[in-house]
Amino acid sequence: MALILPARTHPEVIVYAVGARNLDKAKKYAKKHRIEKAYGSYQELLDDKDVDVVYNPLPNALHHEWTMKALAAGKHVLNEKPSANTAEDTASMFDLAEQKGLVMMDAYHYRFHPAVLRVKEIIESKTIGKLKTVTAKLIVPKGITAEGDIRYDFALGGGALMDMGVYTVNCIQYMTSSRSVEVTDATTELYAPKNKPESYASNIDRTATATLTLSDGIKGNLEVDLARPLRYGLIPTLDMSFKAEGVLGSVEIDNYVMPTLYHNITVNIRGGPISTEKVYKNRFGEREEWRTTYMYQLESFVDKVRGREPKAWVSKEDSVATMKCVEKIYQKNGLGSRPKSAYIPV
Ligand SMILES: NC(=O)C1=CN([C@@H]2O[C@H](COP(=O)(O)OP(=O)(O)OC[C@H]3O[C@@H](n4cnc5c(N)ncnc54)[C@H](OP(=O)(O)O)[C@@H]3O)[C@@H](O)[C@H]2O)C=CC1
Ligand SMILES: O=C1OC[C@@H](O)[C@H](O)[C@H]1O
Repeated sequence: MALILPARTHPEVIVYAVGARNLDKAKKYAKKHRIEKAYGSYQELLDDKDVDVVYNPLPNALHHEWTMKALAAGKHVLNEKPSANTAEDTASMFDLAEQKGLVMMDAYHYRFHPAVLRVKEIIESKTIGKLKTVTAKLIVPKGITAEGDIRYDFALGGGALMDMGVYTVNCIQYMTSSRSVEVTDATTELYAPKNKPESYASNIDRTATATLTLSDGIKGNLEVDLARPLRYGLIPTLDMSFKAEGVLGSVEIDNYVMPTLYHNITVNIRGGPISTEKVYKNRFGEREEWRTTYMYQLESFVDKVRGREPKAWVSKEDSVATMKCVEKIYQKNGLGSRPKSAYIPV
């Protein structure tokens, strides 16, 4: 979803090879997606001189090791979110990319969609006045994240904040242009598997909330839930909204994460009319409702690799700031950061 389909619509990208820990699995995948090469280990893929760019969609705890190895092998890297388990690991990946003159970016795909860029433009235009409060949510119903999922595994870098929370933190920081964040308050509910042994003590957050103080005294609120129980045992909750409130009014987008599926941007100026808009236009001004966040993201990534100016970008500073905030929230709610990567570059 994040790479194969976008690559088919991009004239400069070929998905040429896939690596898995098991050759048969890699071969099956390659056949299904018409990929030329299949490798039975990630290292073999990195050893292939014809690979220019690596997409790293491994569990969070493995992002650091394999992105570092890919960079060391001279490949550009599109790294899945969250960057890594810690801010320190995140910074070291970007440092190596810089040293080697390679492009590296974390795949915060929502940042490339015109609707999200439009919300940022509205905030910066001061239409809603000086910012007071921003709120980002990412709540999905129970049943979407299966038991045994990597998201429920501490050793693999799991947790609601690591998985979905990074979108909320990143979005709050982006929309407020505020990388420095203090965490005023943080709460969590722990993941409880159905058939847990008596000795089971969960250290994985199923939910997370936090209140933040951003630059200029702006307040931030975030709420994430990997498995919100059905209301009345029947009604699923899905909330992927972002709202900014200023002294003059507010702007809200009801789906900042996957705006291609649906979205409405609502601007409400106190004492004035309420306006709504949908924004799908790409940078050439063409209306392409089907164009996904991942397509926009790949387009920018390729532009950067080719030395062209990308329409949007997620920088090292953005990624490090997001992970610093995530670690501060985990410190505040008592769960602690996920372990720093044990990988030591050779
Ligand atoms: N941008 C987006 O919209 C999305 C981003 N993500 C991100 O992508 C990453 C992967 O998530 P997701 O695709 O859901 O994960 P999956 O569990 O579906 O896939 C992870 C893959 O990692 C490989 N792997 C290597 N070591 C391990 C291990 N010890 N345990 C389990 N898998 C291992 C496996 O590949 P193999 O066996 O073939 O080697 C596996 O298929 C995460 O960082 C997540 O945050 C996830 C979903 C959406
Ligand atoms: O990145 C992601 O986006 C969609 C979510 O459902 C998923 O858990 C997450 O990994």
